[in-house]
Amino acid sequence: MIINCGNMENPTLVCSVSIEELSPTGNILRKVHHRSLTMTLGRDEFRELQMKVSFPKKECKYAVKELVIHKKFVKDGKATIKLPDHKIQFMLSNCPPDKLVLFLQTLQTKLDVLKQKGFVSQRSKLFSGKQHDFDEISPLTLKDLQVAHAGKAAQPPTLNLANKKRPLEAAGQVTSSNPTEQDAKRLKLVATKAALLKMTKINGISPSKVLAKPVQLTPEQNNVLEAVLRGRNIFFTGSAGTGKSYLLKRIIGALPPNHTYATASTGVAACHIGGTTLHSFAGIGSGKAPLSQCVQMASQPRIAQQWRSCKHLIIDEISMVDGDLFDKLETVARMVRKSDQPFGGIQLILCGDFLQLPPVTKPGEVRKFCFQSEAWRKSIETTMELTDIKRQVDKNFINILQLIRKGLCPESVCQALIETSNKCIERNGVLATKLCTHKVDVDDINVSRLKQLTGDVRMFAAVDDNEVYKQQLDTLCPAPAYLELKLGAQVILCKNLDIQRGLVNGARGVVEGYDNSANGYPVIKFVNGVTEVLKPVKWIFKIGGGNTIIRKQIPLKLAWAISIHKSQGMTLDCVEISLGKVFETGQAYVALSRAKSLEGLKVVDFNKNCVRADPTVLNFYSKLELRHRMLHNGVEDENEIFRPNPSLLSRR
Ligand SMILES: Nc1ncnc2c1ncn2[C@@H]1O[C@H](COP(=O)(O)OP(=O)(O)OP(=O)(O)O)[C@@H](O)[C@H]1O
Ligand SMILES: [Mg+2]
Repeated sequence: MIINCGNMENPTLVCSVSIEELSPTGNILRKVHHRSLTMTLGRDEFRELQMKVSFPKKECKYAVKELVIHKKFVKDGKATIKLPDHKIQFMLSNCPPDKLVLFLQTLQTKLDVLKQKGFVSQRSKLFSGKQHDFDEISPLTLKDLQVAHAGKAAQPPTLNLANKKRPLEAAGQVTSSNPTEQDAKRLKLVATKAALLKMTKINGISPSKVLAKPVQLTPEQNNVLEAVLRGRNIFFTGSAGTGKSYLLKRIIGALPPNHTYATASTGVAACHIGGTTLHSFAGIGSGKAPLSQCVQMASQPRIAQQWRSCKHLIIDEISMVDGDLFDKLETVARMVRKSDQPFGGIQLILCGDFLQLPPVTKPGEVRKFCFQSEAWRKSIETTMELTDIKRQVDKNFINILQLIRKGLCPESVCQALIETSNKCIERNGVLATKLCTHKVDVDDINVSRLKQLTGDVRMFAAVDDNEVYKQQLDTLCPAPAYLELKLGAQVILCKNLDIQRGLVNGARGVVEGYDNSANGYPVIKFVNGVTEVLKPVKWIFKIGGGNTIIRKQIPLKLAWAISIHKSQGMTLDCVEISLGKVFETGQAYVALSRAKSLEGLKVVDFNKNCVRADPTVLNFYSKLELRHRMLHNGVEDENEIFRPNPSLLSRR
């Protein structure tokens, strides 16, 4: 079984590398930085592991027999590989994080497997008469993991102690100075990996998850990932819950972090993909100022540097980006980057569903969707659609949502939703979250319900790493700067903590008590019956150019009510929806499609007039559908709608 992730399985890295030559005592003798080098794993003529480094004019191959990997910052695309035999270390940066994880995983595991088999002796090599050779290494297999695991399990824990000279190198990974501890940690890691792979019988796995949890992209999602990696300017769409944001996270993991900016039209959506808001990236304020002023704002050194270093711009929830703003961004990009190409040559990766929330407009303002802009026409080469819904499984509920999405509400659908109003969807003391159309209603409900509870308030203050970015953190981070709780408070988890145990973003619970620690952290009972003490966790937001801002807070929010706008992108366990004051097209669809099932949904004042889809958007989608049918004419398994525009392709 091959572990792959689209075309990510090839363990070749292209990234920045600082090469350090070391003295026998480990001091750095010489250091050379290369902005872009290719590192390839392979085997020599004796089937032994080699790492090839390709420079512009030459190649160097290193036999790998001993290895030290520092991978603390692997998620940021950084790691160090030390080859003690060769007295050299490679400090990698700006690597696509998922590729880097896979590369390191392959390197370590293949070496472990090789150690099991034993190396060919120098003498045999000398007399073999074989020609020098280098074959690219085969992708990591389940068998490799099992063999590596078995080898570790068979090793006596004191093995590395024998190597007194270099215990860290012998242990293969450096995290602690105690070799026995390292062995134990590594064994646990490999055992978990092997067990996970066995358990899930996966044949597609996200590389980063090799170290954590198994992930599999659907064929449609893989097609999109591949189009992105081919450098296409792409818009991918699909109904709520088709895994658009989920896929975006994989896309982010496959691109070089220093040149990739992950943004979304709103702070909540940006948080789902660990990015920043489009406005904050662009640096043109609200974008309402005249173009010349916007260009001036974006030309400030810090902002201009972001625009210049950006090679891949990701925008989630594109439906809420105003068409005029998109046009302005396109011009700003060209001016700041001093390039005539659309968006100054930046690859665009846009994602969203135009049948969900539209751009915010003032009364009387003409609404212009992004797809109506000139910038869209000249930059988007490929449109793809995801159709496999992952949030809901019940076919009946999926059909209802599909009709609502298109603004249709036949009698049967109306009836099914009205019937939900009599339900009591309280489970395990957890009440349904109320989704409201207006923010004032949300605040009123949460404040008054908290007040109604007897008992003391406990306040938990967030710790932000940078006061200057406090406001940005308030926008981006779902956890509040100050979290006030009381016994019995209804809360919602706002971070994935443990997917296997159902502790996921959107999981609903109730405060049951506080633990005995000095901080008295809250004990939460969740809908699924799990009870957990919740301690502060970190949110790390990439604000571009490899920079991050961090908030540490307990991952909870009050959850008697949240606004529909804030709920966009969420998956919720049990929801109560009030649609009486719906004011936007797509708003009812967004609210209803947050629910995982009809059983977990209660609509209190359903009226078919609240179900509305924008005719311009419907027209846009029907044209896409027509185009798709014409292009593929019965070819299934193909989710690309537009063929790329050849004039755009030629520029890459
Ligand atoms: N390939 C997959 N394997 C397993 N789960 C998936 C996969 N793709 C998506 N999911 C799950 O499906 C749910 C919906 O995904 P996601 O939020 O990315 O959808 P979306 O298309 O962005 O929805 P929305 O339009 O509402 O923002 C999430 O719980 C996500 O973890
Ligand atoms: Mg989403």
